[in-house]
Amino acid sequence: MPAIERLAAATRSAPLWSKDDVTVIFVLGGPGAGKGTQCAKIVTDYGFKHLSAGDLLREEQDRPGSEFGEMIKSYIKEGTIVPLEVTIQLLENAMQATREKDNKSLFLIDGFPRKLDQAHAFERTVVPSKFTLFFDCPEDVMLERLLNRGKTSGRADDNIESIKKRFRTFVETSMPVVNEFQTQDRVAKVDATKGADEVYEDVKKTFKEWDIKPITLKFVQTQ
Ligand SMILES: Nc1ncnc2c1ncn2[C@@H]1O[C@H](COP(=O)(O)OP(=O)(O)OP(=O)(O)O)[C@@H](O)[C@H]1O
Ligand SMILES: O=c1ccn([C@@H]2O[C@H](COP(=O)(O)O)[C@@H](O)[C@H]2O)c(=O)[nH]1
Ligand SMILES: [Mg+2]
Repeated sequence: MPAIERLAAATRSAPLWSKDDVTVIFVLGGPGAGKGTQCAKIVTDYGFKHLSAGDLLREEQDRPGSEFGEMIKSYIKEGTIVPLEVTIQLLENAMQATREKDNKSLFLIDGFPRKLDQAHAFERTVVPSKFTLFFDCPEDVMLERLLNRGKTSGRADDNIESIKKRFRTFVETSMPVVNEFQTQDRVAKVDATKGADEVYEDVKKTFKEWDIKPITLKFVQTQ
């Protein structure tokens, strides 16, 4: 992932895609709020491509020869935000690849933007988002979920020390993003404390309000 690609992108005078061509929904919420769980459900019913910024960073971290691997590892363990150039380039590359391979134009971008500079840079150089789906969940509930997930996830940040740091980053750095989008009436807040299926019912209501329609399966009779 040459840094030169991002330098070129940063000087774009307009986003790569318009909102008419590409629909992006940002999915935010504290660590363990259930973003990935809900995105998996949305993909099935609405045909979005799910891109998790955290997953893309972990892949890049583990990619042999990555010049960013050690840096990403340290940011993730400390629960801090990797410099925007790296994350946005990974997202843009994944979106380009999806459009070329599957001809898809609907993207759920999970766990991003986590910082105001990322939000501004992505919307200026890649594509403005349609809205942000925000999963609202108190820390005690998220803590229990993450410690439980940590028994099997193998994630280097599902331990109490990293979790506390991630909570702090969320409050201090990521909530300002939600608050800024809120002032632009571009946030749909969903209560994430209920069971996963109940939360999803609220997600479906929200999608209806934002005029996002489920995919319809066509059954072709063969006889
Ligand atoms: N509504 C829910 N009720 C109970 N458990 C849930 C719910 N949603 C998700 N979980 C569980 O909580 C854990 C965290 O969920 P998930 O991975 O979806 O969260 P996340 O927001 O993507 O977290 P992270 O920010 O760390 O990526 C998982 O073990 C998941 O199975
Ligand atoms: O835009 C982003 C998104 C994520 N990170 C780092 O990754 C970890 C894990 O993210 P999850 O969404 O929980 O999988 C996060 O704590 C950050 O350290 C990032 O830097 N930038
Ligand atoms: Mg997740």
